[in-house]
Amino acid sequence: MDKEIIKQSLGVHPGFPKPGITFLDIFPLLADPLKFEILITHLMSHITSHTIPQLGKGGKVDAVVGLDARGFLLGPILAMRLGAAFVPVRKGGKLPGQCSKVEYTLEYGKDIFEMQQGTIKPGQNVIVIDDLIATGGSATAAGQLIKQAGGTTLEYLFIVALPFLKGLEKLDAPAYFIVEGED
Ligand SMILES: O=P(O)(O)OC[C@H]1O[C@H](OP(=O)(O)OP(=O)(O)O)[C@H](O)[C@@H]1O
Ligand SMILES: Nc1ncnc2[nH]cnc12
Repeated sequence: MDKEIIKQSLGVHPGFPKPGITFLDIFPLLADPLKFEILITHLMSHITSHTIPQLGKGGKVDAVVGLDARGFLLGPILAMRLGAAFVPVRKGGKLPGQCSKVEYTLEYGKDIFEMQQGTIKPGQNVIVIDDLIATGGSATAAGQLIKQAGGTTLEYLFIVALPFLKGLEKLDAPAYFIVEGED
């Protein structure tokens, strides 16, 4: 039921931002407050019934890492509801202070991801959230930054996965996604 509502609310844009790419847009979903609540409740229900119990008694999520830019729309809400820190991973040159840096490739280009040093502490349990996984370049780069900081990625969460691009297979931790996009 949730999945159908979420899938039908995505915008579908063939040929954006380049010929050959069909862009899936989450903004129509976020424009409807009831659907946005269904989305957040769905993700929270997965985290509290599946992700956290795997940590055993007393286990908790210490930080939610959101990926630039659309992970920033979901991450802070999840972090607040979980009582965890929100940590942004941003495109290169946008974050002040000392940053760790990783270069990566994505479905339609190349980029740099950065994380502020000290935001993830050694031994912390982390979940990563983004709107979509395509080639997995972005999520893999975020996972590298978390590992460099000494954190443990418990799980990667997405609204949409494009399994035909095989990004899920590159990840160093389990992934959860709500709907699949087609080729
Ligand atoms: O699995 P991948 O191939 O890495 O692709 C997925 C990433 O691509 C999109 O962001 P994009 O880099 O276009 O940036 P934006 O959020 O700033 O538009 C999307 O929001 C993911 O972050
Ligand atoms: N097809 C797609 N739709 C939305 N965001 C994307 N990021 C990479 N590929 C994408």
